[in-house]
Amino acid sequence: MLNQQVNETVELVDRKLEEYLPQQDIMQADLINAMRYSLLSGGKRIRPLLLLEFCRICGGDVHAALPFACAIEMAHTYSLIHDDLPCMDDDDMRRGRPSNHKVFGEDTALLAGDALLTLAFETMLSEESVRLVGAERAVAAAGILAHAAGAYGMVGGQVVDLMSEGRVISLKTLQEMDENKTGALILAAAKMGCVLAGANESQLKAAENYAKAIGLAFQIVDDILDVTGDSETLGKPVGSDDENSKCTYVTLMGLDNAKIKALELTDAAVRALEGFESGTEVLSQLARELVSRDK
Ligand SMILES: CC(C)=CCC/C(C)=C/COP(=O)(O)OP(=O)(O)O
Ligand SMILES: C=C(C)CCOP(=O)(O)OP(=O)(O)O
Repeated sequence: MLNQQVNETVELVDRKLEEYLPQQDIMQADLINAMRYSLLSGGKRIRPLLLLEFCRICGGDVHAALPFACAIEMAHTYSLIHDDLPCMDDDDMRRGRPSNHKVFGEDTALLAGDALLTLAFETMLSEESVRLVGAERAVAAAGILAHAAGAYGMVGGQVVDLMSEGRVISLKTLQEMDENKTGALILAAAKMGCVLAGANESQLKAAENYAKAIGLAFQIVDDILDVTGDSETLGKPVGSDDENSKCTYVTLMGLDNAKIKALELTDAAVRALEGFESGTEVLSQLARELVSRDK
């Protein structure tokens, strides 16, 4: 039943994402094809799921929150396209296919990422989205995503990631880097879902505690899979961290300790859900599945 609920939500998000893509136009055909290529190429859709699930358990209208769920997936997809560029991690595969720049070229891939990020904000602040959730909540949700995606969040974390290539960094710096690079959007998804539903302070706090824990666990598992996974299942290269001399939880703690850390964080996330009265089954299952995932 839970899996069916998750699959239905993912299908709903996928359909809506397709609707939001710009219409084909001869002038920008290549750009729009590049946006479509990465946005509709699968992906686990974790961030939209989190946003919609927190919205639901806080008593919000999941259909009204859909544009915001799509927006966070657009912002995430932009980050993947840019992360794979030769000036960043230089990875050739993503979501089981050649990376965006391998198909469309670096220039178009860069612009497709830019356009997806911009489309995220256009989607959240459209007349329709504002009518559905009200101006105050729409602006609050867009503000959360803006903060999380930028210099104090994902982009800030990515800069530290690039700067620390070839160096050994402290566990504290690594944790801060991962909390920003990966955790910020995951935290934003949870907060946006709460804000869109008009959650109270204690619900918001519990959601933040859950999302911070799974956000860090998520990146630790990503680091582990880069060593132990297989590229066909993952849909992206393995050994990329090693190739780029990245300092990760695996290099600093070793595989076993990294796994233990991810499991401890998952337990903490599930405990944080006790802050909600009921309806947290999907979120607790999601936390457990993310830590044991193979892709
Ligand atoms: C502003 C930008 C470009 C942010 C990138 C955010 C991101 C994809 C983090 C995960 O990095 P990773 O390199 O560990 O992920 P993967 O293993 O999927 O390549
Ligand atoms: C933040 C990281 C670790 C990049 C990959 O994110 P996901 O593992 O959520 O990628 P998709 O499922 O969306 O492809």
